[in-house]
Amino acid sequence: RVRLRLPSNAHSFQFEELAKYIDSHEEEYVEILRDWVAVESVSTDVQKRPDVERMMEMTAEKLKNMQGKVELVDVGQQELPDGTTIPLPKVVTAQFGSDSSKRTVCIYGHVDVQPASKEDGWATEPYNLTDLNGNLYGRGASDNKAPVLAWIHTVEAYQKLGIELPVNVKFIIEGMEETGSDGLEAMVKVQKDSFFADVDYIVISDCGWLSRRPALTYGTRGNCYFHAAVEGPKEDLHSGVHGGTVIEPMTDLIGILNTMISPSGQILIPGICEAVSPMTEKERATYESIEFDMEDYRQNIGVERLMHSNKVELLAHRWRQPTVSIHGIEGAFSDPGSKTVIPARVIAKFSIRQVPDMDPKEVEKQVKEHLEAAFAKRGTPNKLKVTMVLGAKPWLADPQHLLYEAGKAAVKTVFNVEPDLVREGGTIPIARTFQEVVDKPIIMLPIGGFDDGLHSQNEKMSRYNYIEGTKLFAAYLHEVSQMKD
Ligand SMILES: C[C@H](N)C(=O)N[C@@H](Cc1c[nH]cn1)C(=O)O
Ligand SMILES: [Zn+2]
Ligand SMILES: [Zn+2]
Repeated sequence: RVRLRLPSNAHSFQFEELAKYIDSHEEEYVEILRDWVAVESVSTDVQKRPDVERMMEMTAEKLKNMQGKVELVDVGQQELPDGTTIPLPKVVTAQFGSDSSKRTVCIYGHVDVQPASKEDGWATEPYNLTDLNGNLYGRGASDNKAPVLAWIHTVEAYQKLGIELPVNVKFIIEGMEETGSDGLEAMVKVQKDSFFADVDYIVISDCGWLSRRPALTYGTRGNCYFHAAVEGPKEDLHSGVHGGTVIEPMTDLIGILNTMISPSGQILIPGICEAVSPMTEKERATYESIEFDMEDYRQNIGVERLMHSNKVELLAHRWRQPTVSIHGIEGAFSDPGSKTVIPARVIAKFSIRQVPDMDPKEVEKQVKEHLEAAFAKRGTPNKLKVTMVLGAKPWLADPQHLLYEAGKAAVKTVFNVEPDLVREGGTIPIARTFQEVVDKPIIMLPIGGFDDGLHSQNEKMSRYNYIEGTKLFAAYLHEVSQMKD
């Protein structure tokens, strides 16, 4: 692989030295990623909360060792389904430089992860970073530990080389992103006129490229996450002894879930699709111009056929259409082998990705009304309770903003190509809050590969993306300092 392509103005911002420094510290960067991946900082599992806390402390420690002005901010309590509360993981903030003649860039990231276990089908131990053929496999490697480290290493490289940071850099790193950033929205509101007062731009690197070409991201989908509980008999029943005497909660639940979406992926809940903003001709033209190999994508995710055979339709459905996903059923028998039980209480977990102009409050109402009506039609004596546990809005930026021009220049410097301008199908719950509360321009500058397997088995970060991504960030800080607005 070609590591170092010097930009025309390399010497004006000492890119060469920074790139060399980053290259020569690759093994050190891999080792710290190994230490971070080893922490099972699963935010969706309250049993793992001590690990998330430890992860926040390790993050703060790393930033303190670099002489940052670091705080571990208490963001309150989390209410659990049984009504009890536990402390939310602290949020780490840090500041490097406070020169009022410079711009201030705030980097957001998260160090919590999705659950993972070898039994899910991982080829390696998920919390033991495994270095194979240039890829670093481990839960959280790409989402979002390596990108957070890449930003930290960027600041460190400037410091160690004695090169003045071209902008002031702030960090805001959380440990609850994967459950919807609990506590962070309130903290951002509280710190709007303190921590965020001098922030000019927000940069988020918590997504991936669309293909092998680097990308800049200008939109994310939001997410409304639901629990639908159906309750019947007081305890689980023997299906031979009692089958035929009771209306089973699981049958009711599957029945109503099946009314939400057609086999071809069309959402059947009235009002949802009607709210979606129509695609403009300009958008269509942008999607048409994106280089995207559908066959490569199909093979990578291992399906026989994609939902659409047309590139524009496929990208549009992934980025700017809502989708329903059913994630699991609590209380259902899911172990290997066969068990002949009628579960007494089952809770479906499903989510609906949000796009402009959907409104989570409306979606909550539409989903509840639809499921309750479908349930009523069944004439069942069982009880249904639908709860929306997260309502994260989508985020959309103006890709014409100078931040994106700076991104293009930095990508050109490091990779010598033009980046794709893309949207992200996933959700970064705090992005919209930053937009509305902090009210400063945001860019998403991903370094993850298109095939990193986020939330999946065998998640990885390639050494190439980790190291070149660090150089990209180093170049980006310079480009932001040079923007003429
Ligand atoms: C894109 C980001 N790296 C991510 O994975 N975000 C999660 C956040 C979320 C949404 N609902 C609950 N958590 C995601 O998109 O699933
Ligand atoms: Zn993430
Ligand atoms: Zn994630």
